[in-house]
Amino acid sequence: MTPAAHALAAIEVLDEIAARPRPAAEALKDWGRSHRFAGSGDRARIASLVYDALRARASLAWRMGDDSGRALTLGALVFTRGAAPDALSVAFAESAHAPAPLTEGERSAIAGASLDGAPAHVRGDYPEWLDAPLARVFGEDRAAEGAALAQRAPLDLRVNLLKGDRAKAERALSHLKPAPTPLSPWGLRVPLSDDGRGPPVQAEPAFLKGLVEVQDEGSQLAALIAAAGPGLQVVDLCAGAGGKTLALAAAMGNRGQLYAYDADIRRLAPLQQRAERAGVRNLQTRAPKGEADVLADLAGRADLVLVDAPCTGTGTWRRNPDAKWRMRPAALELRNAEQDEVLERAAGLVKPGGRLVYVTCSLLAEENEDRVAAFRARHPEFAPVPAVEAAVGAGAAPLAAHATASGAELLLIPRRDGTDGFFVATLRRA
Ligand SMILES: C[S@@+](CC[C@H](N)C(=O)[O-])C[C@H]1O[C@@H](n2cnc3c(N)ncnc32)[C@H](O)[C@@H]1O
Repeated sequence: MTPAAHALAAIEVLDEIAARPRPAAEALKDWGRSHRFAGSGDRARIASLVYDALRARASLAWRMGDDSGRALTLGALVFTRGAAPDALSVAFAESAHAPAPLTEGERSAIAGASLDGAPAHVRGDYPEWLDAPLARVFGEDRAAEGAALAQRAPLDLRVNLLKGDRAKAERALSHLKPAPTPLSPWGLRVPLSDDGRGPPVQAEPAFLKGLVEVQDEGSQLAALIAAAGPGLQVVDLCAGAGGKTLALAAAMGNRGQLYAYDADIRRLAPLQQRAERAGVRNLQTRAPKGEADVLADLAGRADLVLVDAPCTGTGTWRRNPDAKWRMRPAALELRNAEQDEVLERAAGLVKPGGRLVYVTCSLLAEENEDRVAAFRARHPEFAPVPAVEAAVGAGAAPLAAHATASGAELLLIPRRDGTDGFFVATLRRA
């Protein structure tokens, strides 16, 4: 397929999502099924263009004066990728399967495009109803923070210390030109292609042998700050597929006991195989079993309970750009209830003197500081560990610079830190 044919396909997929709202990944899969001639490389290029358009949907629609799939695709090609309108028209005219060349109206929209006077939610590419929650956290910077969340996400790897060090992984992957991540001592960042696609790292021997895992630098730092050390009893209460579980395991050096639990047994399914690949030998997974409390034996015994809470994922919009447009206020309320519930469960597992580390990949205070404050009101036996102390305790003193204004928690912000957005609060039980 030609680049022009990729553009035509992106237009079709974007129009399809607008007509029948659903996750972009599903719409892309359906497109692939009904266009069998498209190879995996073509599908990846189409997906990359669709995601570029979705990340900046509001600002592209504003600049183009139109929110159709065609306008968004042209906008992404011109404003995100730097294509010249003339060159696009030529390429479209030369290809059999291509969008129509640019109209005069489109050319003049592009020539006169400006975000001057656009409201913050358009400049920041987020849903209008989130303007107040984001203003609460970022004030006048909310549009700039939103715009940073509308950039492409990098491809980060975490080096698994159970299998080697960062230098070894860098050598093994030298053909991909990885560079150490700025903040995480475990991280390598792999450059993307010009159109935003990453190399297939999951097919690399270094990945297959467990030397590296794919994990955003922010997620690595959230696990790092939890300071799971050798010999501890650690519970990862919302383990999911185990992204942070594996990082905790590496920090423990296979000494002590790590328990991974998730309310959804299906999410835990990949963990066993991932742990084997990573050489983890001190992990027990506990899945729900009907009414039974499968964590009852751990009550009051854990040195550390990590709560990587279910959240709206506003910090990961760079990776899930369509999720931000599908997010509704009711989802925030539901997540808040789940966060309170899982914190309650965690409280009962922490031993006196032990720590509860609460993490979200959200930037919203409703899911972050508010949940911690509500928890502390219910549980005065838990006291906050200041971010400086938590960072030093984790051997990551420079992270103290990322403390929130109160100094009580850490907040990683894509615009400043280049990571996904993450919030980390550490609480110690008296
Ligand atoms: C942010 S995700 C976890 C991601 C995972 N820790 C990682 O690093 O890859 C949150 C998880 O919490 C789980 N969850 C939701 N409610 C829960 C509850 N009450 N108890 C335990 N897990 C819960 C969800 O199934 C989901 O897998």
